[in-house]
Amino acid sequence: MKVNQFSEQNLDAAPTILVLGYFDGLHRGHQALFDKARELAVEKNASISVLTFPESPILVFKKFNEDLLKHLTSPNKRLALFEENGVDFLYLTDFTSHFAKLTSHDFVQKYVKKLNIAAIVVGFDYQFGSDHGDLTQLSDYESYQIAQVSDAGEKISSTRVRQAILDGDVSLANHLLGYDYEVTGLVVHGEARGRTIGYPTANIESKNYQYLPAIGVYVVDIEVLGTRYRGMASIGYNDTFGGQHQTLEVNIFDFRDEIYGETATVYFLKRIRGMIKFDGVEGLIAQMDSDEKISREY
Ligand SMILES: Cc1cc2nc3c(=O)[nH]c(=O)nc-3n(C[C@H](O)[C@H](O)[C@H](O)COP(=O)(O)O)c2cc1C
Ligand SMILES: Nc1ncnc2c1ncn2[C@@H]1O[C@H](COP(=O)(O)OP(=O)(O)O)[C@@H](O)[C@H]1O
Repeated sequence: MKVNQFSEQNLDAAPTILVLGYFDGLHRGHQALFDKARELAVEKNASISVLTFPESPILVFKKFNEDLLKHLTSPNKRLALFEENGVDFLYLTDFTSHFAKLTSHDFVQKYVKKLNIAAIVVGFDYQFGSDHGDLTQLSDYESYQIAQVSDAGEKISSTRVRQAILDGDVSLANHLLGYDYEVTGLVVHGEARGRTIGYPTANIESKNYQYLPAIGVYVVDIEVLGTRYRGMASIGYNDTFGGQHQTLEVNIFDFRDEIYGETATVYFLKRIRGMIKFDGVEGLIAQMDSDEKISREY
């Protein structure tokens, strides 16, 4: 997959299927668009292109808060998902006030027409430009609007996935995504207490503006130094020890190494329980023994 800013000198000249949208998380609803794009690409012997934005268009419309910078994926995972879904050319353009003011006609002239379009694929709720044009704006092109994908009678959406994660229901999030929700970060120093209670934990700090699941304990896999291990994670304030900062920490099974400064990816598989404030360290250790058993058996 080639990744480029959308500008005339960067555009591939061969026939292409253009897929339009923001695609936070590339969940199963989004994947349906790419299923159609791949089918068309074979039929028409065309490549697949996506025109999308690095950040959420909502940033341009709403008063700022940090959550508006958050994504369901790290930037690398986002690229990997586009690639897995068959995208050959990813074109990025910043969603700005100027971009938001383009009419559907302007958008077609300045973007769509610059590509050698074999067909266009959009989602059921896609709207073009400031005049909210619909697919009829693309009547010069063969275009497809993909119906919404539902699960348990409800639309699959990035908002629904986000809510499942914030509720700690990572099983539901994974089911809607079609892959395991993951958070990538650096292994940093904590209080160096873990090793003294027999459960060293790699403290993971994400730099990627990702959503963390609700406070609690989870069965996870963790990828570090090129290998994927089973483990158990805690997200919370280490209440038993009066912690002041929220941390994401993983005890990695059958592992013994110093990994500070390494980049690690945590895959959330299942929620085990909420955080408990124990009266002493013995209670915490007994609870972690039980968490370990559950996590190994999962
Ligand atoms: C699987 C797991 C479950 C945990 N559960 C709790 C808990 O219920 N209550 C709590 O106060 N801390 C809990 N912790 C966090 C520990 O207090 C923390 O890992 C320990 O204090 C080590 O901290 P450190 O990495 O800063 O040295 C848990 C950690 C793990 C890995
Ligand atoms: N099985 C393991 N799981 C997690 N970290 C481990 C493991 N074995 C060794 N380590 C190392 O020990 C560190 C965690 O030890 P800990 O005493 O909890 O210190 P800290 O508070 O700095 O996280 C990890 O960052 C990692 O470098």
